[in-house]
Amino acid sequence: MGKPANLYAFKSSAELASNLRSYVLDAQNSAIDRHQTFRVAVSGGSLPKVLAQALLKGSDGKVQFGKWEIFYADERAVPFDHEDSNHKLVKEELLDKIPAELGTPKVYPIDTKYLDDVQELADQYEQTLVSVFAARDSVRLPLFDLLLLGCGPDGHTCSLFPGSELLREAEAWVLPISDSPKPPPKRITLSLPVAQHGLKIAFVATGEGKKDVLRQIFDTDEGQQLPCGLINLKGGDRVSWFVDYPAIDGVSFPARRGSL
Ligand SMILES: O=C(O)[C@H](O)[C@@H](O)[C@H](O)[C@H](O)COP(=O)(O)O
Repeated sequence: MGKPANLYAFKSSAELASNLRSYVLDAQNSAIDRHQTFRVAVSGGSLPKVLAQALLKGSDGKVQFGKWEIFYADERAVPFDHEDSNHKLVKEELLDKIPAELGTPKVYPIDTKYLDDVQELADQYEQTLVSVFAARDSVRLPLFDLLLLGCGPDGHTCSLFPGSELLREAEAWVLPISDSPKPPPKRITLSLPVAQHGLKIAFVATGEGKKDVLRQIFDTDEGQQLPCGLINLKGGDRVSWFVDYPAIDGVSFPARRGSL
């Protein structure tokens, strides 16, 4: 079984949020020391709300949003005013609430000109990554300072679903999907190699609905084949899980409880 290096479990969402804050601040500070900027990819689902809870309050160190570059780990092929848009969600939960004194992040949403053609939408987003992370011929993969990911009850993450042929893609950085099992069907997603490559990778998974999949990922060999399991296995020590008690009910892999 693959050993996840860092599994942290908390009894309340407030406790989870304040520990996630310390973790993100550490990642932020070392990224800024290294290259004066902090490149983060975020997912949709329940994550943006938790992230807002973590980042908008707290007094331990400073969130330097002015140095942040925010990308989407996956995005749905819908306009920004559509309720399924991850950008809309992140904007409403987090970006619009950042106090001016913390600075303004540079955000890289999809180009909605290409909504009718998901391949083109993915290619254009890949070009956005190329323009930020250097040309494809000079870096094999873009290196995010931090990937902030969710974990679906079926073990999907980003828009990489169990059994999908997209999991075998080795070249592309960003992939189109037209038949997502979770609606809406049309999306783009970071590829598995890009998601596995993050300098730091954090999964946030809360609630009883996650306990079966977390038990598979942490306690069974089969769970290592799920998209979250594949990232967990390859990422090793670079991966941290932030979960609550209901989500690890029945997991035998030891979690550190209460703090980082
Ligand atoms: O756009 C998406 O659909 C998300 O990025 C997706 O990958 C999400 O992170 C998981 O489905 C977990 O979602 P929950 O945290 O809401 O369960």
